[in-house]
Amino acid sequence: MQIPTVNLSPTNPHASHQLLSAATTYGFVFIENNELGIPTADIDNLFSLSKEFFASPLEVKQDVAIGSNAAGANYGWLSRGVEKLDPGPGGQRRADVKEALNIGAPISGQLQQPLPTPLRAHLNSILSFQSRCHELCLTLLHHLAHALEIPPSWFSEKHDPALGRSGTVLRLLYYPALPAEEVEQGVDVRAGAHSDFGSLTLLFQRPGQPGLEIWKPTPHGSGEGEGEWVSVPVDPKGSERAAGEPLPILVNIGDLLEDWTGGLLRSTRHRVVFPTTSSPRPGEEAEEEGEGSDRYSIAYFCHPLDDATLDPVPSEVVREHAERTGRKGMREGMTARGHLMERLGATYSIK
Ligand SMILES: O=C(O)CCC(=O)C(=O)O
Ligand SMILES: [Fe+2]
Repeated sequence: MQIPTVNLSPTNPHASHQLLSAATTYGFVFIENNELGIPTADIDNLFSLSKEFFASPLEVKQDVAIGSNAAGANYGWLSRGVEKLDPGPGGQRRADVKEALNIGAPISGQLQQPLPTPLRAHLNSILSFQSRCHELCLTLLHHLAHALEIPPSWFSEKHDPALGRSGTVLRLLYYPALPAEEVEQGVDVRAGAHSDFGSLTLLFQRPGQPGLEIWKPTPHGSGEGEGEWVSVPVDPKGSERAAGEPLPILVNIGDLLEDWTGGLLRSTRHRVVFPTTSSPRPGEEAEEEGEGSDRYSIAYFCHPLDDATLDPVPSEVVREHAERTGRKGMREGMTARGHLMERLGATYSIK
């Protein structure tokens, strides 16, 4: 199984259909990081800020600790042990082995939360990163609408950050290396199996820091099937990538877009596991500074505006799919915020 890579540049006339096909088949797709994407220097810069933040003394992190999820606040630092992404019966026994910093979308150019000390001087880089990620998500939503034969701005206009609040979050993630004897294989996971809640997620990974796995999707209409976990490479091109050529950005469909399209687009379950060995594979460089097998990643979870109503998608493709599968559409009047609140409650241990 290979997750496809799509080039969104206008020179590719098939981009929209390739994207829709990947979204309906896998729910995951790599996007070439070209002029429509995010400059590599900006990605590298945010990863170094992330590293600096997670290496900060506890007080620095506690200063911006996530408050209360009950209040709907999803912003700030999550210490290790707070989140369990797969809490249900048969799910995780122990919490995710990770830390995270959630940065909400700005409103009228202002972040709605204090930044931790090491990031404060970099507000403009963070705002610019968020805005570039959002632009890319809007481009992806345009392509999906085009392929579904509905007005191109049908999804994107419900994601216009100028029009109000949304659940959109930029998340810096840190999965610390643990001594082998502290990791119980099959029990401890870096991030438990889950699907993302929103419309689209962009994921930035680092060379040499793998660990993401997806639950192999079975073809639409074929029933549940056996299924298995398959690992997702950081770089699908591997050693064929030319020096200096940017890594692609991994995009996945979230629950909201799956539900909105009556299950046509897939929100595929995924998880992050510990590497079984921390030694580099042949041809792979050893980690710098002996940091073992730490993993850093950055996710941009894109959501519609809180008040956006998730009206039936006026697409024949969606309608036919729903008819074939008998899957019910969204409850009438359901808003993006209502959809998110239904999903958020279960995954945090703090209420
Ligand atoms: O860190 C990763 O690679 C994935 C994280 C993830 O799936 C999530 O936070 O939703
Ligand atoms: Fe995820």
